[in-house]
Amino acid sequence: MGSVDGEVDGIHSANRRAELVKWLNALLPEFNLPSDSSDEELRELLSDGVVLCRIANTLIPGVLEGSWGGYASLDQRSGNVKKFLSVVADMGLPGFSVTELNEGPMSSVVECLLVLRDSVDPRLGDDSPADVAKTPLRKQWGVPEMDRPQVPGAALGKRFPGEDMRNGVPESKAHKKTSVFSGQKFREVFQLKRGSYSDLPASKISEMMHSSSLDNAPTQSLISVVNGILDESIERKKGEIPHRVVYLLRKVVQEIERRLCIQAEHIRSQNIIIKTREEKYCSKIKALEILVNGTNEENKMATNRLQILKDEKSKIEERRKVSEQDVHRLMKEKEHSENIIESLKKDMEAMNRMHKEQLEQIERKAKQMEEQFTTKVKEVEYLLLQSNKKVEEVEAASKLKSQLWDKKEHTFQSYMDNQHLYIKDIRISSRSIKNDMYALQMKWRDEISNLGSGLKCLVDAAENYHKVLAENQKLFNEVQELKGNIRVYCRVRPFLPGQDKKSTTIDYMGENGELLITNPFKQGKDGHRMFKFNKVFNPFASQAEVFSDIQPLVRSVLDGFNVCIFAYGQTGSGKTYTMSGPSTSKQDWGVNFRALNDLFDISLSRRNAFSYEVGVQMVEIYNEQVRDLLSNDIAQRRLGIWSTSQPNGLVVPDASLHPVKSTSDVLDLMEIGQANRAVGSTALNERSSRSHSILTVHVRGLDLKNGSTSRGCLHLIDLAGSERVEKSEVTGDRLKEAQYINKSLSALGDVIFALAQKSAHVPYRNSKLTQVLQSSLGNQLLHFLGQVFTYSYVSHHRC
Ligand SMILES: Nc1ncnc2c1ncn2[C@@H]1O[C@H](COP(=O)(O)OP(=O)(O)OP(=O)(O)O)[C@@H](O)[C@H]1O
Repeated sequence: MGSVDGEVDGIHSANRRAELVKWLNALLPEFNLPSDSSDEELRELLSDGVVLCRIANTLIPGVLEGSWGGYASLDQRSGNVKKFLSVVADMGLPGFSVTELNEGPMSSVVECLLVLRDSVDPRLGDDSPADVAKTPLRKQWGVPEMDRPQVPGAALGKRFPGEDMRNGVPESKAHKKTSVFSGQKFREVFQLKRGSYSDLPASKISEMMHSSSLDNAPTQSLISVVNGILDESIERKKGEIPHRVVYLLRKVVQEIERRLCIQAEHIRSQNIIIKTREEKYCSKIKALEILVNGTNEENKMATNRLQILKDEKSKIEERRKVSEQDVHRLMKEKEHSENIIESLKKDMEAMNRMHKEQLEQIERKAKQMEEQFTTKVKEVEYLLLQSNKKVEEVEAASKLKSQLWDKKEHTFQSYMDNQHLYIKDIRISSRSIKNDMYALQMKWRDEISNLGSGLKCLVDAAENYHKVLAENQKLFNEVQELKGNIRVYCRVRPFLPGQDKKSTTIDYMGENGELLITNPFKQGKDGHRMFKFNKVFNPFASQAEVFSDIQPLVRSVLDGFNVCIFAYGQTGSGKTYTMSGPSTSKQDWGVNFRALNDLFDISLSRRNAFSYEVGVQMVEIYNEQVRDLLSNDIAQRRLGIWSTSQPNGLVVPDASLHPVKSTSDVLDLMEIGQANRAVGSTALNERSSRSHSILTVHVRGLDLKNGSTSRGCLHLIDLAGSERVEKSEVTGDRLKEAQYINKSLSALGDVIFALAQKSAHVPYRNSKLTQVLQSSLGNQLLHFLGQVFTYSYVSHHRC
């Protein structure tokens, strides 16, 4: 609104300015102002006040006296302007300030000049109703009306001082018509050129008094007449003023009073108008205030709405940003998808091309195939023809062949006839053969009867053989028992590579089992010790030699005897070497495998007379705990050994019993057991030399002749290595270990004996084995250093 108002104001002020310029050009054509002159151009023209003074003087000639043209100083310039303003002020017209003219808005200057124009000549103004209202103003100031704008030279003549002071006096129509003429006449009538009023002739005074121009005379002229008369009466002092002058005076005073009354009336009416206008303005102000209040509320509402709109705008902005981001993202996606579409199009094109090429190829192939097909059809047709021909040929040939077959049938028939004849001949000859066979059968029968009598003799001899065999067995076992049920052998281990051969403690090895040991740490008699064994094997004795002495005992097992063979000795003395052997190759086999092998060999040789079932168990005793070494169970259950009253007679009832048919079966079982132990026990290597291992072979024999059964057990034991237990030399853990081994050894004696006794309960102490061991070896042996020994113990006991 403000801008629109401003624009309207601007247009209005421009119009007003143009109006003024037009008027000024008419009034002062020598300046020839451009019709679209700006405020500044006007300011430049009017600021020195000269033009303003000329305007005033042109409109009201003689109103401004003195010099105001040409070059003017600053003071003169402002003086000129002030002069003009005083004229305007005298006319009761709105003015302007000097500052406004110099640097302020020119609108007030423009308005002032236009009002002045309108006041002087309303016909030059706008056609607005305001011009009509301004007409009285012109008259009010006594400015004569003109048919056209006043120009220099068209002056109304010299004015009397104060002639313009007819403010507020409304002019009648008669006055209006005769204003210029009457004024001139009035001046002529009232102008007192010489002398005094007293000197005026009576005719002149009556002319003045009766003159209707008295009404038209300016008030200033009337007052000057009054003043003149009064001055004259004062000058005359006692002199009397003639009556006619007094009448004139009265008449003039009456006229002045009348005018004052009219003016007072006019002022009153003006006041009333002003008051009514003031009331109007007050009511308008109130209405405006109400409007302002309403506007304030509306403003508040509008502010709220504006705030809401701002919020919505910010939201919309955010949404716009989001949507812009979406658009951006979508654009990217679009680009991406366009790229994909592009690549797909390319692929499609490539595929189309490929497809076309393939299609072309296929079409080409199809054509080729069609061609081939047509050629093949032709070929087939040709072949059909050929085959038809061949069929015909074949038919012809088959006819020929059937003829041939007929011929052949004929010949075959003749052949068959011949064969029949041959068969007849054969039948005759077979009958003769049958007769021969019968004669032979008779001959064989005689021979077989002769053989039966011979066989009977043989059976009798075989029965005698069984008896002899049993007798042999009995005698053999008796021999074994005579040799001693318990035998102790000593095997001297050769020096190992790197050992000092001179440091031997063996002094003497007798052929009958004597062994003389030297103790280098003891002197005299105590330094030598003699032992007696069943036999002493020298360091060069082979595995086979060692076994040869034990071999007969194995045979006893098959005859139902219990045999126990074990090796006892210091760690590293060669127990395992003797019992198992350094390797599993046959020549290295120790007592164990040789005994088993022998057992199976003998059972095989006796297979006609006896049937043997062989089963093996293998346990390990370590730290007084028994484990099954042939168990398939990886967990390696601990077994109880002390319960010896089991019905099956097994000392270690929980140990698995494996039926075997050969030594390799046992080797396989041991291998599997070893593998299982390797999985189940991490301390295997550590405990191998600290544990006792017992391989028990159970043999059940069935006499095929009389059905009698026998049971025998072979215990093959590799004991834990013994240690010296001399306290002075062995201390700490090693002493404890050595003591444990010796203790467990004596306990083991009972176990072994129990094993040998099969199921007999043997008291822990004072067992026969312990006694034998102690009597033949003595604890003293354990005290010797250096040379190591293996003692083999063999028990032989009949079930
Ligand atoms: N008669 C022998 N001929 C050759 N070497 C032997 C003989 N006896 C034992 N050895 C060797 O002596 C070493 C120890 O033997 P072996 O392991 O059999 O002793 P051990 O008494 O079983 O020991 P441990 O109590 O620690 O089990 C082995 O290297 C073995 O090959």
